[in-house]
Amino acid sequence: MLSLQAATVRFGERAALDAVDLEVDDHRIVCVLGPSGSGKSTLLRAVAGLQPMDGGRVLLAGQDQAGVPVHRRGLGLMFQDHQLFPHRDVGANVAFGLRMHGTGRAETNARVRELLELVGLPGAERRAVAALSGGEQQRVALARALAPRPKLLMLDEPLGQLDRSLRERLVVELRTLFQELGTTVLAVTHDQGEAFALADRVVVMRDGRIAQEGTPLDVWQRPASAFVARFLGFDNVTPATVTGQAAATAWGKVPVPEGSPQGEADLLVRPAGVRIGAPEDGLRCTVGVRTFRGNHVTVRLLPENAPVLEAECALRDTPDEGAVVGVRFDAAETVVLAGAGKPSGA
Ligand SMILES: Nc1ncnc2c1ncn2[C@@H]1O[C@H](COP(=O)(O)OP(=O)(O)OP(=O)(O)O)[C@@H](O)[C@H]1O
Repeated sequence: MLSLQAATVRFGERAALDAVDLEVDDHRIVCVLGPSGSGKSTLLRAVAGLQPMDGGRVLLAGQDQAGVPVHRRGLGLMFQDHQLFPHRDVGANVAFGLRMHGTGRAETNARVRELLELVGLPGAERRAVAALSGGEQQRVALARALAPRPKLLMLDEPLGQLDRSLRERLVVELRTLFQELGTTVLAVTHDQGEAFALADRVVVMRDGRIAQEGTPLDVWQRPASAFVARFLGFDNVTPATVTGQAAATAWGKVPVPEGSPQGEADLLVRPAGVRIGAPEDGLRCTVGVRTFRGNHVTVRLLPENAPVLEAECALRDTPDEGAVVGVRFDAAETVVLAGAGKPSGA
């Protein structure tokens, strides 16, 4: 459906998109995520034709889009800067793209009715946009983007301004809706929870390049680098020397899975792999702050001469703050990361 080939956009000396290659297959939901300034919006704008490129190509259904203006690319756009028209009612907003395509009145009305049902706002045609809640406005924006049956739907922070519980609900609804319609989607979001819940594939960006691409499960289980691991919120990352099934680290010897890359590398230990026991058993740590997370507790552990460790504990196994404990590691929860020789904070 969509193919980016060496797509490059420069602002002065800086490449906001640095020779990016990306394929989005039909009926796929791809989420691009990454820190602020990593080039996510630039990528979306380049695909839409809103941002001229300094190099490379964008192909849609095999057609090079060079010189094709935004309204002729057959895209549905739901961008932050494409807000609803506040002085028109819901129906007129949803009908906007259809009118632009010269669709007749009866067909437009039928399609608007169908779309409003689809997004869970049946019969809302005559309601004023200003009188809708944030979540309802988001649904209207989605209906408007979907109305002309776009080849590719592009979403920029689709649920950005909504509160967490509404976002969590809508993200499930969106995924179901896109799967039912067979829509191909390219979405950009800051929120990794949202990206992982919505996407078939996630693309993590860093400094205008793709740092990792894969299914949500792949990326979560096997981050490609210390950068991706930290971006996903894993803090237990440390330089290591791997020999066989053991890694020498500031936390002592940590077991690693069979077949792990050997030599100098960064090591990730998931909090679930940090096992707390008696003080004489393993790495001695003092228990720091504990954070309640619903079905488990995250505990900060302070070893004497090594970086802080984060552990995940069952509610009833949580040690007291200030207690001295011993820590062992579970090989199944450790990952030897690629990108050896780079500073682990990078
Ligand atoms: N019009 C512009 N002029 C100059 N520099 C720009 C312009 N647009 C983007 N940039 C720069 O390009 C880089 C990538 O920006 P972009 O907006 O694509 O990042 P992003 O990942 O979408 O960030 P955010 O999550 O904050 O929206 C940044 O360094 C940004 O400052």
